[in-house]
Amino acid sequence: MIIKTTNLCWQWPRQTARLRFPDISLPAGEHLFIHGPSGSGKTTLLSLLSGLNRATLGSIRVHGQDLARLSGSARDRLRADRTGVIFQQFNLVPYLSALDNVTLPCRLSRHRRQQAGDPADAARQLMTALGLPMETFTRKAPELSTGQQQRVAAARALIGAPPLILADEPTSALDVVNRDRFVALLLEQAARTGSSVVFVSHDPALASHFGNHLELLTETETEANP
Ligand SMILES: Nc1ncnc2c1ncn2[C@@H]1O[C@H](COP(=O)(O)OP(=O)(O)OP(=O)(O)O)[C@@H](O)[C@H]1O
Repeated sequence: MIIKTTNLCWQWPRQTARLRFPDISLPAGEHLFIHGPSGSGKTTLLSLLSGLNRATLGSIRVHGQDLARLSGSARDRLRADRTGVIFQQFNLVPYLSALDNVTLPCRLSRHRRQQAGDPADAARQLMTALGLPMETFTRKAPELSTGQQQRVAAARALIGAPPLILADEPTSALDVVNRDRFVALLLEQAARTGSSVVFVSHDPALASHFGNHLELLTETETEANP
């Protein structure tokens, strides 16, 4: 299993309500679609799976590692080496070119660099496969369209073939055609490297692309149905 969680809970500081998450068992190479209304805890769950936050209660194993037993820096290392993250707002570095944004994980992780071979070549291949025109490679991130920034963010997550990709609503700014095309391209590239994709969205129309589904309830509903 690439992800195994049991009785996972999270409580934000100074909040009384506790988010409880359904158990996840995701075999390596399979994909998971997480959906639920605004505030149901989708982004919070991704922060636990990526190791950014440590669960308040419950057990969480990612890449075969018990995240509760790892220090913050060990979780950071595990994420840098083995997990690609696509953020809702993309989080591209504005003063770097598109290409340098894509190769960034290879500078932060020796493991990703080794997996990528030549990072610049790997970046160009991924960017081309994701439909980015060559003239965009040298442009700074703010000089790209939203759809292009999203593809750069996807290429950055995919470089060095991490076994797990976590994507937080990366299609929310796109029209329906581009949204479906992006999901198809992302899954196609993930299939080439055998990576699992965990994809968060409030849009159930995307569910059919994914083999596994997890529905989060609103906070109140979650509290009412332990
Ligand atoms: N930094 C924070 N401090 C305190 N509470 C937070 C924080 N971030 C999120 N929350 C609360 O945790 C709950 C879950 O938020 P989260 O962002 O995970 O939901 P979501 O399902 O991703 O929502 P959306 O679809 O709107 O992005 C919400 O009630 C939110 O107000």
